[in-house]
Amino acid sequence: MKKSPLPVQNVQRSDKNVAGKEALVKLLRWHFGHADFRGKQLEAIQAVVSGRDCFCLMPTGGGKSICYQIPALAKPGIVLVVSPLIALMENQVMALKEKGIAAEYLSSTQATLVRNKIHEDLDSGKPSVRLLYVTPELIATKGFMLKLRKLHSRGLLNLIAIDEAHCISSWGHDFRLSYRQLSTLRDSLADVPVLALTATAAPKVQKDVIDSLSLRNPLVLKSSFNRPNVFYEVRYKDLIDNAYTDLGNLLKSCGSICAIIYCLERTTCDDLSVHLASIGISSAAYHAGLNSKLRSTVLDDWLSSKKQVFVATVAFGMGIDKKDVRMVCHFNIPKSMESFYQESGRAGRDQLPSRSVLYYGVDDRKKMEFLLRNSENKKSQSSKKPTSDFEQIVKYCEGSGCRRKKILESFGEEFPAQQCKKTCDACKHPNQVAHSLEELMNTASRRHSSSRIFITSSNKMTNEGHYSEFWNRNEDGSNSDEEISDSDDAKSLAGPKLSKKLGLDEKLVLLEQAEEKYYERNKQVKKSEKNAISEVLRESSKQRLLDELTRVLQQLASVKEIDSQKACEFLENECYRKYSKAGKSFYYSQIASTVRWLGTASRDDLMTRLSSVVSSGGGEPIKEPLLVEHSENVEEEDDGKINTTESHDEMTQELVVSPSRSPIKLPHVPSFSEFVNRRKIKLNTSADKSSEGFDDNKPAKIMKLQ
Ligand SMILES: Nc1ncnc2c1ncn2[C@@H]1O[C@H](COP(=O)(O)OP(=O)(O)OP(=O)(O)O)[C@@H](O)[C@H]1O
Ligand SMILES: [Mg+2]
Repeated sequence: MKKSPLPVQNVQRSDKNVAGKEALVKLLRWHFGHADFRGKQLEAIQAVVSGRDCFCLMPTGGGKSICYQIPALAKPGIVLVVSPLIALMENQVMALKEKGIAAEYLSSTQATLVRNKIHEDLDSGKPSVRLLYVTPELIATKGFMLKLRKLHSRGLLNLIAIDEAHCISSWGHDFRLSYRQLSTLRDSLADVPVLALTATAAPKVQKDVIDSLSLRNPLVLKSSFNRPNVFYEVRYKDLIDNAYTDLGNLLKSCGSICAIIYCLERTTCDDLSVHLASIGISSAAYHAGLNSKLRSTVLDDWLSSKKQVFVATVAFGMGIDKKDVRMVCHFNIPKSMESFYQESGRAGRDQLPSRSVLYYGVDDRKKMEFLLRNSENKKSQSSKKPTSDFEQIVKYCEGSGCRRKKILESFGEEFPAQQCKKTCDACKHPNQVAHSLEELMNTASRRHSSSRIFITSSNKMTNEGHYSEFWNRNEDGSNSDEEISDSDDAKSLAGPKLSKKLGLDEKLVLLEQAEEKYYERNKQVKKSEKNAISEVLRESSKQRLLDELTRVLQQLASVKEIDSQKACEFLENECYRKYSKAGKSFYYSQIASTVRWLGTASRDDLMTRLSSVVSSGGGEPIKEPLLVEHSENVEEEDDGKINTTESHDEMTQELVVSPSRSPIKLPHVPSFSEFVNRRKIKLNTSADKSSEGFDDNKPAKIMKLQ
């Protein structure tokens, strides 16, 4: 419902001091319906209303907008708000108009008629607009700067508010080159107070913002970044059968809540949204690949709660004020702790209990590392900022301690874990989280044995430039042939396909494809490695043999005669000794044949072959075990695949020891003393024979042959 504005003039007349708390609270209550100011809002408002610059650091959803919206109502003139996103401007202007506050935005997406109307109003003797939202790009234009100067000279410029001010800093997570242009504002409009607002807490970003905007003796206000109403949790994709199903179930278990799901890629947004819709969750994808009309319909549907779940790329959401978001889910790992904090902070802006869920997967991590490394190289920065920032979020996922503590400490805020009060999974279910991490470590090291699993190894990779053939590539293709010689996709990357004309998304897609191909090629290179017989395989083979042997021994009522554990180790070891070099397929076939042999063997067969492991109380042991030979005529096909179908049968036939077949006996291995004595006897004999006219060299030869 629209509300008539509280006449500013009246407020000013009744309150001599416009920066007085009472007058400001009155405005807050009248226009926004809030009982009182929150956190540092009042201090920030009082500073700028009295003409002082202010740097305001407040958490996401902390209420930064009020800090420039109330001054627009408390003093005559216009508050100029610089905002990085059109969607954000639209959202705020719409909300303000709903409250009866004269707000407008200027952007290239508006119809000329609308824009002209706003300009006319600005040029008029008494502009009605109180809050004017603009993009940094517009500020950079000469025409608009001239207009601002004119407004200023007429005493109509009340305040310049730079929202999402961290975008000015290359240290920030959303650096925007156009924000750099804002440094000219101070020169052109020297005495207009400037209010910089951000939720980005990194100290270097703060300093950068203050310096770049040339803030004069600013009042620096910092609030705690703790969001006590948000429960933090990490789910491990590598331990989940299907992350789509898991997320679907999670959302369903929460009822019809409003949620944002962030994905790294547009295709994931589309796929995930389709999946959620297919299980009855009302959802919509939102990304730059959609046309602007569709995007704004999707956004409207979500803002008006027609759609429940919003599946978006990370480009969405900066400053979007939807109060009742109950869950923010990162379906892929974010690029830094800062990004994660900002994005997850979109949950629970109404201060009610909400949830942040991060799906962590080792593959996702590798992909992000690759993208960040690539962006580092493109920027030709000597610093390793993106990857070092990324390590913080990796630690958040891979560490077992309090998640809240990790978030806050990454912003330089001390936070004892006891204060978390079980509002993160690590504090609420420490054993479960520790167990998951252990499992993740095992699973990941099995799956990614050749790559990095945890942070330490990740650093190693960075240092060794293990995958540098992608990351060191320049986008203009200036790399030498040597660097890219062995890769077709690398050539395409270095060539015209990755030209400067391509958009970032296209480049990322190309780079991702190249990476996939790289792994594919790596797979082939490591084929021999992959064909190696792992300990896990050996253990499972032993178990297979043990199961079969136990069954057979029970059938033959010979359980006590054979130590089945040792017997299986013996049989497995036989297979391994013979085929460890030939590879997994051969070994596996041999195990399978041995299992089959066990199934058909008679008691005598078993006692014969397993004589070395027959229990002492068993039947008559035969000292010399059978040597079962297997012809190694397994063929390799043209494509390198091993043709084992035929060989299986052959092996089976050979390994099933038929009673008619005469066993080949192993030669008796003499003991050391037996060997020395025999040698002495033979030497004596040959000496005798030599004296009878034999060749001198022959005894030595005979010895060797023994
Ligand atoms: N004093 C207050 N009392 C109660 N609610 C408030 C108060 N100030 C702001 N809010 C509410 O808090 C929510 C978040 O406000 P706002 O959008 O200004 O946050 P923000 O700090 O700009 O967040 P972001 O970093 O995401 O842009 C809004 O719904 C707003 O109405
Ligand atoms: Mg905001």
